[in-house]
Amino acid sequence: MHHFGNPNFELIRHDVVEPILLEVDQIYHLACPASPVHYKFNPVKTIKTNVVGTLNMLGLAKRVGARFLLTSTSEVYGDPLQHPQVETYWGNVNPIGVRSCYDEGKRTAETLTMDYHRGAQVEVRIARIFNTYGPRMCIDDGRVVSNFVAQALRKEPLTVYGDGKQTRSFQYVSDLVEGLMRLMEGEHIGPFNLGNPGEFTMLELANVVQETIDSNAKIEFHPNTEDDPHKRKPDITRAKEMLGWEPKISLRQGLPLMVTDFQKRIFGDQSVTAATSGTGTGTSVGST
Ligand SMILES: O=C(O)[C@H]1O[C@H](OP(=O)(O)OP(=O)(O)OC[C@H]2O[C@@H](n3ccc(=O)[nH]c3=O)[C@H](O)[C@@H]2O)[C@H](O)[C@@H](O)[C@@H]1O
Repeated sequence: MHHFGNPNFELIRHDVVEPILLEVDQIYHLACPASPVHYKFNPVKTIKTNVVGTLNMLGLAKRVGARFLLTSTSEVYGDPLQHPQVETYWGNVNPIGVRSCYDEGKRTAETLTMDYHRGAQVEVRIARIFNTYGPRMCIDDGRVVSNFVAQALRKEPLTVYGDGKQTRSFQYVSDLVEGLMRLMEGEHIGPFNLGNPGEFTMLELANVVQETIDSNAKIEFHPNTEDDPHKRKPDITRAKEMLGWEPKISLRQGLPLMVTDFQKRIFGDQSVTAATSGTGTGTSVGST
């Protein structure tokens, strides 16, 4: 939105499943719902976006000689049997499960990217993004960090799925953006894991949200979803060595920045900032 006044900025609303002709130098191919709730809602469309959409964007890159960056995912490792996950690990993905539309879709997107590189000399880059959060996320995105933050602010119980012992490693959005730009501008194809190795169980995450927003927030256990990966943590040695990149913002530093943004959007500008002061009381978070 803040770019709308910039005469050098143009927004084109387009479905990547349909071909498009553009003059571009670089393509950051980010298109695809990333929240499990959203990508499972219309799984065939998710596959089409990852396969046909990626084909179309690679075709465009080939025609105009653009450099192409694929935003792949930690989900290519499935429910990993190696921990932490190194880029050389081929993964443990259920090909017929409810998450396959995304996991296998992104794996095929990686395959297409490498085939266009080998077969048509397209300059390509592949990032495998691990769980990312931050301001401007959809409040109803459905992923765990945005769910917990919105729930704590609204004085609703935090919904922990399963026993809450499964782990994820959470990356603040600006670290990811820096990593993607370094990858695009650098010389290496990848794939590169881009994530923060700080690993938390979902119960630990719930505790950090309680500390940050409301120490009295309740936790409510819900059945877990099918094929939910048990643990996930990136090995980022390759990105450190080849891109000179590593995340700078810890969960405890990044979460309050997201809380401020969510507070404004949920309650309006007059909301009091107790939630971001780290007091853990959350008592003055008001609703309009
Ligand atoms: O955030 C991301 O970047 C990633 O999100 C999803 O992967 P997932 O790790 O399953 O993301 P969440 O839906 O946030 O789930 C994380 C964990 O929290 C749990 N969860 C989720 C939501 C909730 O309200 N409560 C809860 O305990 C889930 O069961 C899961 O174990 C996508 O599949 C990835 O491609 C994407 O990169």
